[in-house]
Amino acid sequence: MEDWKCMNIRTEILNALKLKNFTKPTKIQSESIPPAIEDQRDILGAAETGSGKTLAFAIPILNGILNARSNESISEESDMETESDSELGSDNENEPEVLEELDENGLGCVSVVNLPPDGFVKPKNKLWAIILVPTRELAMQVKNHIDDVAKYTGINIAAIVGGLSSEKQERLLRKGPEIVVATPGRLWELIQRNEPHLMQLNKVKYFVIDEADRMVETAHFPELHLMLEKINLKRNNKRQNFVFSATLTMVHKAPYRVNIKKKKHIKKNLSPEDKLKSLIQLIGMKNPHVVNLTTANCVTSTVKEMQIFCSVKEKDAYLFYFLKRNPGRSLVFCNSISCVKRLASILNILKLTPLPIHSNMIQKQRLKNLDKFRANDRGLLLATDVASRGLDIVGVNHVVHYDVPRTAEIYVHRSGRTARASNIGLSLLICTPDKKNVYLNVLRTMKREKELPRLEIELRLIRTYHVVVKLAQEIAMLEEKSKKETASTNWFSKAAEEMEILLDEDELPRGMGKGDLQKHNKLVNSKRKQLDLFLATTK
Ligand SMILES: Nc1ncnc2c1ncn2[C@@H]1O[C@H](COP(=O)(O)OP(=O)(O)OP(=O)(O)O)[C@@H](O)[C@H]1O
Repeated sequence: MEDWKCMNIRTEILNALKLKNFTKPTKIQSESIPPAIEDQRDILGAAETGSGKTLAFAIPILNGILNARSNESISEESDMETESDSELGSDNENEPEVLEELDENGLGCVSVVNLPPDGFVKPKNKLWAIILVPTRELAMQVKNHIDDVAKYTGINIAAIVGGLSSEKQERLLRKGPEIVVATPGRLWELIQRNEPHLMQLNKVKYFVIDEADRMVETAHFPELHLMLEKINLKRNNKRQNFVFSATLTMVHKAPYRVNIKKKKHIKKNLSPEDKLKSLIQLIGMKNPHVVNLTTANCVTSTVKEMQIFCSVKEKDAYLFYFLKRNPGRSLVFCNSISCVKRLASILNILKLTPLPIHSNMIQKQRLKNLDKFRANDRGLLLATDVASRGLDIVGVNHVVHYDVPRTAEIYVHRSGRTARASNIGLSLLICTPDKKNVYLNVLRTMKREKELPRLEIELRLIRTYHVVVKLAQEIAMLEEKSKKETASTNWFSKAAEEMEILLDEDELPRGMGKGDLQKHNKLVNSKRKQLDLFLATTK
């Protein structure tokens, strides 16, 4: 623990680190934490995926809150008279002026003057830190990660994300958590509703943007922009800012769009320096300490990168081949929700029990599937890029880019879900002729001179895999058809029943009467039996 101790970290935090068996800081931590704690510098940090960036900003925040609390209690002891100012500071202009008077019976009676916005309730605690992240799952994970290190500090952390009940989240905020980890959309919604705890936004002492490049380049930007305006309004000058990402300094060859408040589009080819500068300006960072540990390779050195080049028709068979021949915990990325859904039904038929995750699923199901994936060392997660950033799942052995990622950043973040915290892992990209240009562009952005090595395939086996997968595709299509037919027949029969109309079989929609349906189901069953036989003999 010696390397931690010389960083002026409080014992409460050191004890939690020891419990986690984090005996020494990672490189990004040892280069960010000292200037953040000792000189209260803003930090602009870039380091590869899985390198421990979360604690690089969380430890200085927890440490700072603990130190400030100690100082407050010392000054409270020496001057009990100033006690009422200590929680929020005496300059809280949002606070209503409360006058206490005594009625003729000597009972206290309170009159409130100078009323603030509707429904103002005085916040319970000071809001010390806001941490913004791009996805809901990441917010939960960052909260849990900080909870572990805050175990002995008495500091409370809340995750505020979309997709879950906003009433429940307002209840969480009413408890006055010192640190709020949030996605921009839900946070902005609650700010607009004048949620009391969040009314202290412009007084936060710490502000973090994690996965910063993603946050400024996507749909999150309008809310982020508005929020930054609000935070910078009458800002607390002593605010310390942290901006972190694994791909902060990458440059796109293609122009990218930034959508701002008035729906103006700004097209820019930003150099790494420009990109950093614009972020620094937007957040109002002053003279940040820059820690850039990104490597020339962009992807962690312990990731083995491979590729398969095949036709669009062959993709599913190669994916199935890879998953069968390489047992372990695998994460497969697609570019669209429809692709995740289609693959999920095929891989289900092939008995691989995939767990889908995409933004059209209800949040609770998304979190449930992530938990199941975490708990199973042979788990298979099928995801869109909602899962490509920041998710820290121990023991992901393989990442498969079923679709070629649209940018190098996405490639780096997806690949970073494996080989975390110095472990090893494999990243496999499946490329088809129509996507060759995108793939080459990804390599160019990463300044790679050579293509990724090809994965060796046992051609003797792949033929059987083609047959098996084709059968599964047919079953998936037949089942989809009968699902649709059943749904529309049920709807039609129910409507007829409600209107008390008696229907003949030939009056049912699209002509798939009971007889047709039975034939259809028989066909599905025989194909399933055939498949089961194949699966039993496929290695
Ligand atoms: N000092 C440490 N010693 C050992 N393990 C650590 C240490 N710090 C963090 N870790 C572990 O390393 C893993 C990766 O950490 P973290 O999620 O912060 O990475 P990251 O750099 O933010 O990754 P990404 O860019 O993908 O978001 C986590 O499982 C975390 O618990």
